Amino acid sequence: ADAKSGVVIYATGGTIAGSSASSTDTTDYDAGKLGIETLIKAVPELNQVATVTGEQLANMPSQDMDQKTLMKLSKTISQKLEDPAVHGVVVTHGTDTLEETAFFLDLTVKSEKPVVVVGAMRPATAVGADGPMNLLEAVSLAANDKANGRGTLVVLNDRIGSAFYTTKTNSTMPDTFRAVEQGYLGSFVGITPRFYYSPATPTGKRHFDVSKQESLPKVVILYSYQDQDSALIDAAIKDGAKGIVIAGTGNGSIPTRTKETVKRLMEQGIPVIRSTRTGSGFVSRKEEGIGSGFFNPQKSRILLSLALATGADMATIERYFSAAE
Ligand SMILES: NC(=O)C[C@H](N)C(=O)O
Repeated sequence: ADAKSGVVIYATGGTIAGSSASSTDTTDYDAGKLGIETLIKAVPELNQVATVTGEQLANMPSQDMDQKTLMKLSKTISQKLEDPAVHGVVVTHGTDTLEETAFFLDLTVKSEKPVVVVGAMRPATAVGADGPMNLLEAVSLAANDKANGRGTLVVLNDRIGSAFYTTKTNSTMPDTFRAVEQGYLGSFVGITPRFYYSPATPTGKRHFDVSKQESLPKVVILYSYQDQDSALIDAAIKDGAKGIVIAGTGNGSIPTRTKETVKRLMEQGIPVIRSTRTGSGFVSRKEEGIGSGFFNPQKSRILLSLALATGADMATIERYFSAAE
């Protein structure tokens, strides 16, 4: 890393900015309390790896992240990366929905420069807080040429993941971010990123231009289980949903009694994506609706919303989810 490389940190809150009166509190603290200046001041080593500036874009626990803030973040980053003095950007974010924001940025920011999304599992006030090291590693990564051309990256727990595949797999532990099948792209040795492979693009990854977009169509996620019926699917449509994602059982299966409804919605031009509640794997099953491919329910929602926003028809949406080139 070159200490002269410009890295801009956009802070949005989360546990990395979390604080509690007790140093042993790692579960009931307030996320999104500390400002970006406090986070930067806590890690003077940042100046050894980059020329860092910070901007407070939001300050919230990530369960409150919304499409308005996402759009603002994406547009701000796209613009900022055009500045030749900026080598890369870092986004500090709560971990609960970090994968959604990271995936959104991966699909909407078109740049070879690194975009690194980082969080923490322990608040800044905790014994063994992971935030300061995670932030230092994220900035070191954003300042490094080897991070170029890899899309949006996720950093936590000394590891580098691809935003396209990485998901939160554990509710409380620091080693929660994984791509169960696809693995990591690299890790940190000290604070230096070490990649396992040269840059690659995930199969089927597409860019969505949201620069002229004001908002995104509403897509809801419904969880499948024994005894599920169509009541909430119908309610979602009544409530204004333009698309539905079902967190299906296994390989995207849904109860037989819901299939007529799914078929009707598809015929009306309302896409229904069948994903899986299992946490990993491909949904291939050919039945009513569209199989989500490798996308989990929350990533499917982001992808479907972007597809609808950019006017994709049903066949195009099917292609987006098929993971085809
Ligand atoms: N570890 C965390 O960041 C969790 C927190 N609830 C958040 O997502 O903002």
